[in-house]
Amino acid sequence: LIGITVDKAKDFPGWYSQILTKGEMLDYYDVSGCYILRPPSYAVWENIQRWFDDKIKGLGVQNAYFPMFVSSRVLEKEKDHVEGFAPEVAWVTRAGSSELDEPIAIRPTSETVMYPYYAKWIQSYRDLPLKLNQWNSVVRWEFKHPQPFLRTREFLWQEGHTAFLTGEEAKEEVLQILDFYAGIYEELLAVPVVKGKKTEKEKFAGGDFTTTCEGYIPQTGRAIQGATSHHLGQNFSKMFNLTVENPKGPEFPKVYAYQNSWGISTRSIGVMVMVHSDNKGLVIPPRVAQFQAVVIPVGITKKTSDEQRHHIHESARDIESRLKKSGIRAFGDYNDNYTPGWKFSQYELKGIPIRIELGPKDIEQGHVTVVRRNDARKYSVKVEELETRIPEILDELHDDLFNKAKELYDSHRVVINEWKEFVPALNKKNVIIAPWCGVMECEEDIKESSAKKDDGEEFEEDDKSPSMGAKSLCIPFNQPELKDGQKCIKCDRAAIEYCMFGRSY
Ligand SMILES: O=C1CCCN[C@@H]1CCCn1cnc2ccccc2c1=O
Repeated sequence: LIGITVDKAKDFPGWYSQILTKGEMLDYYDVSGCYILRPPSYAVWENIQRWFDDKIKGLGVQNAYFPMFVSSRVLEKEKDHVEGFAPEVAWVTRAGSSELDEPIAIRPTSETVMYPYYAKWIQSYRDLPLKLNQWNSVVRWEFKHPQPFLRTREFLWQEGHTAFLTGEEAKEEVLQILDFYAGIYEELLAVPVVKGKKTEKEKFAGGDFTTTCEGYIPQTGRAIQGATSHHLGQNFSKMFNLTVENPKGPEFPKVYAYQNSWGISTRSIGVMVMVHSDNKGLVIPPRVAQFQAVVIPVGITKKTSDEQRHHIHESARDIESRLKKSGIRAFGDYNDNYTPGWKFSQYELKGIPIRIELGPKDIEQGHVTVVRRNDARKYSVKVEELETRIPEILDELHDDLFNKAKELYDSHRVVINEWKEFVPALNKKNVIIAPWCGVMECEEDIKESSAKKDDGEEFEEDDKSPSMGAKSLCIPFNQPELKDGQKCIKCDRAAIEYCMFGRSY
């Protein structure tokens, strides 16, 4: 494993690919668009799962597992939202050498798998609310350029599907789940997100409204959708006849259940890597890192006597076991065939949050030297204070990673009220908060009119580079003050609210 040979600022896709493979997070697979998640990235997913699973169980959500296969009859049950997605659906058409009578789809999402059974299981309003979640993988046969974690043909996610007697209860849960998603990004991955509502154009067509967490990749100035929590209203319950008798009495009409669905995927790992990692390799936020600390003996040279070397190793192993006993995910590297310097660059490549150096002088003075992966800041920690100081140092590291990313996002999220400033701001890697009229045609006009360089020249579209037009990302819950008579950024209509626009993944 030698170092990174591509500069993040010069060749971002090349850099991204190299740090994932050399950091042993992922490997490429012989089916295009599919990747192998190696232990360091799977451990990140497990840490995200553990935290989120605990949160949703606190809301009374139960995990279940439904089949990955969907019959075409069932999948096409609700034309409206599937039609847009139909090209992405993967189908099983034969087993061995015999054709199947009916092709069977591999789930791209599980609404049509689950809801016929929701209708079957829910008879009385006492069966509501029903709240199930699946931790599974889905397949979407995308033709756009695949990207590890960000756009893959199979990905791991969770999909929550809940049904309520009233719209109020459902809408409350939509926002609670969105807060948990923001918690995953900000508290676990140290990635700042903007919460908001999708426009009618960008929302999930099968639902009433979609709420979203929008991330930002500083290197490319592009936004990225981090997770979505949809309120489906009664659209699906009407389609699947999911009704209960009215609790007010038999003389009242039956009630169609109010539903939500919500999901976050392994795309979140890609966002974490893109935001924090650097030209020395991965930088993994401590709360999700497979290993949080590596103990490395130093100061052992040819001249070091055997008993001195043994003493240093024993002290290091003691440090390692004390850390593990106090719940720190630590390991030691005692292989004397490699120099400390070689080990330092190895573990920088793998993004281990802190390294703990231990040499003869440190042992004499009863302390260890701690070095942070993100900025090489050094701490000297007394051995007897290890159990309290190491968690503090890791928390401080998380906060510094978050604050740095937040400062970058905040300084590249600009409020623009004049169209002439829009494209120049976009070309300076900003996302834009602008007053807008809420009209879909205007939204499309903004997208087309912003796929330009400052001099108005079009960008050459090639299949590798994602689109250069600014899409609407969300209507931020946190709205700037709309002035009286404020006009839409693009057309002459009155603005109804501020909307966040940007180039995106
Ligand atoms: O986002 C989520 C969160 C988790 C549960 N599902 C919702 C909505 C999924 C929208 N969607 C997305 N891609 C698709 C691809 C093929 C067929 C159908 C679909 C499809 O319905």
